[in-house]
Amino acid sequence: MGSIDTTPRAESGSDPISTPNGTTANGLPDGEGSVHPPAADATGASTENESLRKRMKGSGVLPLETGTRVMCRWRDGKHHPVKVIERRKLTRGGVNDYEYYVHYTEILDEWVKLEQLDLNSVETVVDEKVEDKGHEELDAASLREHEEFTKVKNIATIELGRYEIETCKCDLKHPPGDEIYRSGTLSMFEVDGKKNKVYGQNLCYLAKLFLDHKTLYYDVDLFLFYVLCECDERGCHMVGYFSKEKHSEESYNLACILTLPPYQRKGYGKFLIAFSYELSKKEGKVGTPEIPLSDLGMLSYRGYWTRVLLDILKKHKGNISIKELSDMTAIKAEDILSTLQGLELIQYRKGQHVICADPKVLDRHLKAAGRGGLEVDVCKLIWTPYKEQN
Ligand SMILES: CC(=O)SCCNC(=O)CCNC(=O)[C@H](O)C(C)(C)COP(=O)(O)OP(=O)(O)OC[C@H]1O[C@@H](n2cnc3c(N)ncnc32)[C@H](O)[C@@H]1OP(=O)(O)O
Repeated sequence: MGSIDTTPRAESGSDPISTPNGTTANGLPDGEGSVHPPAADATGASTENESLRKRMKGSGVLPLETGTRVMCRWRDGKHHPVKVIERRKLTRGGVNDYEYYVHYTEILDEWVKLEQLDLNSVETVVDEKVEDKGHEELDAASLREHEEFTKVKNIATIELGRYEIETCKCDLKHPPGDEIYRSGTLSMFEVDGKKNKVYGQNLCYLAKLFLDHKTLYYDVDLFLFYVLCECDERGCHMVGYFSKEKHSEESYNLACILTLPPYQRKGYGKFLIAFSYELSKKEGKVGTPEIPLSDLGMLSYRGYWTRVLLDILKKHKGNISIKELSDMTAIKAEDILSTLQGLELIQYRKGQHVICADPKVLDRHLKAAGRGGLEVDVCKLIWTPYKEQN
């Protein structure tokens, strides 16, 4: 695959304007605030800007107006053409000390310090024109209003454990709910979608990014979210979650499950599934995951059902019915039947299903089903089923 050139290109209209009388648009004589920005490195530009700032204060150029076009030093150390979208005053600054929210052509918009801006390149012609052709259907007033609300990205990054992801940020130390399980560095929080609507919706959006076949629910009031976290001195960092309807007609005990990609294949999916069945046991109900399952979801569930059922069959002496297995595990009878049928452990004799559990065959299947992963220590689960809270 060829490499992609992501270096932003200068727009034709972004060169500094030179006026006929030999001064640049920033009011400095041509040559002093020269037409083309000096190819200064990061440090050089900063020192130069500092002295320029001092010289230009009197000329009224600072603070820069919104709409001003100027060259801005990005984190690659290069200068790129930007337009000032917004400015905000520095709390401890002087009268003209602002930082600026700038719009790049090919990079994400961001707040920048004055030192990053090359004041030699300032165009003071403030662009009031409506430029966005995609919004032609909007009238100028509503477009201005739309731009006003959407122009500044208020959240720059989100931090999940060791990962920092641009565009959003969460400063909560833990999910906004009750910690219902803690074992070592792992904690599980129960978040009520009704009490924490935005948080619940954001979890759904996050899961949707990794799931094609699920419908996105906006009405999160009806759901509880079980958020699994790895905890350290800096807080509890989500590794995955599952959602669950507060009341399910279809006896679903899990609506949607997600392990965040950096944490997948570490056993958290198995843990979340096991946890959902422990909740069902506490409720005294059988449960099943909402269908359809994704391929990875099906793999994880098949593995869980196989291990749980075959472990019981291995230890159990005498006959056991599917109903008994269901009562012991909270796994719905249909799922037990399909799992055992898939493993060819069910025979139909004299009008009824019979489980044929040869120990050697069970061992072979158990081996193939893989590791059990992280165990849910039920003694550490402190939880009251939802209905009992009303
Ligand atoms: C009801 C529903 O919500 S269905 C939708 C399920 N969710 C999704 O598909 C969202 C995207 N996927 C995910 O979030 C995850 O892959 C999950 C939740 C399905 C599984 O989470 P994980 O934390 O990776 O599961 P875990 O580490 O416990 O592994 C479960 C088992 O599934 C299988 N598995 C999981 N991922 C893979 C993979 N990429 N390739 C092959 N097998 C896999 C393996 O058998 C694995 O066990 P093993 O590691 O011992 O071999």
